[in-house]
Amino acid sequence: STIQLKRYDPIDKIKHSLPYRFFLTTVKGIPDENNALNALSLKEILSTQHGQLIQSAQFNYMFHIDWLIEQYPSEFRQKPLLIVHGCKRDELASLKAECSPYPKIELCSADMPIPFGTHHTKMMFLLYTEGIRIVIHTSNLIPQDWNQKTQGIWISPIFPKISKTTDDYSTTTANSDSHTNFKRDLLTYLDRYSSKQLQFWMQTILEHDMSSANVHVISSVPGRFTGGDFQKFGHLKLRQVTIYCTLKTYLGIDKQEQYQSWPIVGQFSSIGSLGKDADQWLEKEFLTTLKQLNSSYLEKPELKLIYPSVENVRTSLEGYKAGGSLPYSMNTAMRQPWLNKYLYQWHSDYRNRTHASPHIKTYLRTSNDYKQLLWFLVTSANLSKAAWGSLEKDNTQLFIRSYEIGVLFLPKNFSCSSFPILDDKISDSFPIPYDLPPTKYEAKDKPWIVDIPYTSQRDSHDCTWNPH
Ligand SMILES: O=C(O)c1cnc2c(C(=O)O)cccc2c1O
Repeated sequence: STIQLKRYDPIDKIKHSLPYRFFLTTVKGIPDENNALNALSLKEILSTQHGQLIQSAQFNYMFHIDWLIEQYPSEFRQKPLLIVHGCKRDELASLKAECSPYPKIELCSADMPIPFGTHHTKMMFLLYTEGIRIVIHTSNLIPQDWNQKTQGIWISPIFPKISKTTDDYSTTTANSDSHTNFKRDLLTYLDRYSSKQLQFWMQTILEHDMSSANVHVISSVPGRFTGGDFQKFGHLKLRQVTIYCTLKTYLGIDKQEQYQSWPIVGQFSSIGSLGKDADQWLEKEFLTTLKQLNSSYLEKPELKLIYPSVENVRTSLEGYKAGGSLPYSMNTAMRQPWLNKYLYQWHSDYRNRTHASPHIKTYLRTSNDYKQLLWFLVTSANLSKAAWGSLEKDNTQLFIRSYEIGVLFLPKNFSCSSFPILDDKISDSFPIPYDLPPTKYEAKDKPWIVDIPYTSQRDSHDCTWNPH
């Protein structure tokens, strides 16, 4: 008889996920045991089990308001809810219309000063009577993003209110932040919205003790950053934080040599225009940032990019429809055929999610034998200059178009020099979302491109794909 699977409640799942607190979303149509422990649904995140909700904020790109409200427990559906979005013109009009039946919903439109920028950030602030919880994730607030895709979630502890020993919080802020400067960096990010409604949430965050946070915030906001702001956002922030991992002092001299060749893996659900060859941005800027290669080392780490092939999409649980969330356009792809040699398939047999099309975005550095992780980032940022930034003015200014946010796991914040991976026998193996080593595209494989037809082979629903 099949073992009666214990239904784990969200509190158990979070306990089991410690110290990483990193989850995938539950997937309909795969065996229960692959949804049992390190997967959460939106209803589980919003469950009454976590405490008495006072109010919340939802940062995102796409919203289905009626569906979102339904994911809150019925007793919380009238609580104040701030929706932070980047919608304009008719999208703003339809968002307002969707919100009109709910008097407690307030809209906060993120300032979008730069063309082609988007408000990609996916984040929840959940204020309970006991404290505040931050959730940073990769799913839009629409049903299909929580149904049969692979998505990532980092869920914070419920940070307790600072006991009001002094009448102002400034003195306590210093000791109510984490070694990873989680509170400082989150406030730096929020400050860039210059929004009155977010003032309330910034003050609330100030008033809570976040010293237990063990991840770094890696975010992007639209702007041109130089001087003191130069390394605050985008790929330069990632560089600034991961530099520990290859510091001689941290590793010891000999080991540093060894780490230089460790491959870097990027995994994402869309790709921007990256230039006419890898030297424009991918290798010269993005890889340079992630590998911290000082010129003295000859070995260049490999960069492996995981992005679904047409076949990965065709055979996915959603079929070609999954490709609707993989908006890599022909206009962009045809100008960068050189990128294809970096591409690897989406494969997640060990998590039973090979057919749960990825909308998660992750970046990691791993040992040559794929047994150790040097760092791991889950983020909203796809592989694009708009998200990560591009250097200007002779590399003295970083130009970013979009709002993005993610969390970075560094071994040093978990008292180790690297994270063990893919060795289920080791209880504290890091729960990476896909199989390593990654699987190269086959000769016949092509990257999924959203705006061309696929009619020669039908998908898992016996459908073809004909973009209008
Ligand atoms: O999650 C996101 O932030 C995000 C952003 N953009 C898109 C697009 C597009 O921009 O055309 C098309 C389809 C899905 C997404 C999507 O899921």
